[in-house]
Amino acid sequence: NKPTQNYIRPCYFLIPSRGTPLSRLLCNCDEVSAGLASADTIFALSSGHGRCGVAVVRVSGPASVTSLRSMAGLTGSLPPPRKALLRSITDPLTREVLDRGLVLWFPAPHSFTGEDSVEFHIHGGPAVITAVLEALGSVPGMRPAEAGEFTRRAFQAGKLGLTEVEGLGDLIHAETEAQRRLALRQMSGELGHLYQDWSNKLKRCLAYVEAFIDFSEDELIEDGVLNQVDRVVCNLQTEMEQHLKDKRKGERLRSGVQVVIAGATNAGKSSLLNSICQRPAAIVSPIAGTTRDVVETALDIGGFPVLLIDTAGLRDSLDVVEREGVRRARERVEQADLTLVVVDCSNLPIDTQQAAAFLQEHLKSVMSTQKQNNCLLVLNKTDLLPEEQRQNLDMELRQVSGLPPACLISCHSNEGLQDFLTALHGNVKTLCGDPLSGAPTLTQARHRTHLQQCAAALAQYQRYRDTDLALAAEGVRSALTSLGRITGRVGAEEILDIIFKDFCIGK
Ligand SMILES: Nc1nc2c(ncn2[C@@H]2O[C@H](COP(=O)(O)OP(=O)(O)OP(=O)(O)O)[C@@H](O)[C@H]2O)c(=O)[nH]1
Repeated sequence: NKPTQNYIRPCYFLIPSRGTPLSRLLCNCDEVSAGLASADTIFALSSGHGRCGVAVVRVSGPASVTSLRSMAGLTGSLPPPRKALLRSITDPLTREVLDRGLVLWFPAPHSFTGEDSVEFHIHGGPAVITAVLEALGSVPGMRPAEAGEFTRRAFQAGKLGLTEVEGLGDLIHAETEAQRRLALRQMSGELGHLYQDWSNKLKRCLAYVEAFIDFSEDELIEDGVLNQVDRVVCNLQTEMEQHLKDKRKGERLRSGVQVVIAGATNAGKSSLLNSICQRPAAIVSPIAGTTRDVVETALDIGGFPVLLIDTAGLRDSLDVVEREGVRRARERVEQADLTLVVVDCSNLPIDTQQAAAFLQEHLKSVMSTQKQNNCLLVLNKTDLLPEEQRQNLDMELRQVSGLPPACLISCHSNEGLQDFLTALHGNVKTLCGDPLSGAPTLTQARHRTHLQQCAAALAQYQRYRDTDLALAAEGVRSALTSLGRITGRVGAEEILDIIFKDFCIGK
C-alpha cells in the first residue's frame, strides 16, 4: 500500500525462501505532495516593478503551452526547450500585436516549478506589461499568481527543500554583500543537506530500536544493536549542541546587527549617529535631553547589515515624556548586540586612574556587567582637550584592565573617526561571522526552536533507554519529526503559509 503522506511506517524485508524477517526498516513517505499536478496555470510579472528595459512574465501550469501558442502565434511544433525565440506577442482574442519580444519554453519537469512553464521577455513599459498580463488572463485556465506561488510549486514538486526556499527568499531580500553570500549558501542546500543527514541517521536509529523491541526476544536481532543507536544519538547530540552554540551569528546577519548608542545627555550621541551615517539623521543641539525617543537608521557597514539606534540621554527627570524615553533607551541597551557608550571626555577627571574609575561607574549606570562584554567606549569631544591630556588618555586607558575597548573621537573635527569605524566594522564582523567559512549556520529562529525540540527528544531516548524502550523510541520519533519540520518534510503545512507570504508575486 502507498503509505499516507508524511507517515512513517515500518515495513519488513523478508528472505523469500525462509520467510524470516531480516530487518525492519522504516519507510518514510516524505515527498510532501511531490507529483501533485496543479490544475491552475498561473502567471505574473517576475521582474521588478517600475519602468525598465526588459520585463519577464512567467507562466506555469498545464495551460502554459496554450498561452505560448496563442500569444506567440505558434501553430506547428513548439520551440526547442530553453531556447529564446523572437516573436510578435499578440492578444489571443483580438489578434492585436502587443509587443515584440522573446519567448522561452520550459517543458516539465525541467523548469523552476517542475511544471510546463513559459517566459515572455517583453519591453518593460507599464502599458506593455499591463496589456500582456491582461491577454494572459483571457487564456482559459489561467489566473494571476499569488505571492510566492511559483516557489511554492517548486517546493511541492520537490525541486527545493524548505531551507533552500528560505535561502531563496533571503536572497531576494538581501541588502548587503554578506547577506547575499549567506543566502546563496543556504539556497545551494548546504544547511538542508546537514539536516537531511541527521534525519537519515535518526531514521536508521529508529529502525534499530523498533527492530530490537519486536525481535530481541526471538534472538533474531544482534546484540549490541542498541549500543550502536546510543553512539549515533550521542554524536548527534554533540553535533547539534555545537550547531546551536553559534551565538546567533546567522540570524543576526540575516536580520541586521542592532548597534545602540547610549550615554548621558549632551555626550554627542546624535552627533555620532550622524557622523557614522554621514547625514543629519538625528537632531543635534546643545540643549540637554534633545533626543527623547529612539531614532533608527539602517546601514551597510563593510557588507554587513546594521541597525544603528540613537537613544535618549540617560538622566533622572521629572518630565514624563523624557522618563519614557530613558526607559526605552535602557530597554534597547538590554536588547543590543553591541552598545556604543558615548562619554563627553571633557568631563573626565585629568588623572587617568580617576578617569578609569569614573568610566567604570558610568558603565554600571548604563548597562549590566554581562552586557559590557559587547560594548565600545566612545570618548567624544577630544577637540576640547589639551593635546597632552588627549594623548595621555589615549595611551593610559589601554593599560587599564576591566574597561571595554575605548575610541577617542571628535564628531566636530572627525579626529579618530576612521579608527572608530574600523573598530565598529571589526565588532560587527565578529558578531555576524564569515558567511562563507565553516559549517553552515542557523539563519532562522524557527530552525533553532525545532532543533532545541529535537535535542530534547533525543534526551528522552537516553532517559528511557534502559527502562522503557517504547518511550525511548518515541523520543527518536519526535526528534525526527522536529527535523522534518525544518526541512519541510513533516507537518510543514502550518509554516508554509508564513514562509511563502514573505515572497513577492512572480517568485
Ligand atoms: N566640541 C564638540 N562638541 C560636540 C561634539 N559632538 C557633539 N558636540 C556638541 O554637543 C552638543 C550635544 O550633542 P548631541 O549630539 O545632541 O548630544 P546627545 O548625546 O545626542 O544629546 P541628548 O539629545 O541630550 O541625549 C551639541 O551642541 C553638539 O554640537 C564634539 O566632538 N566636539
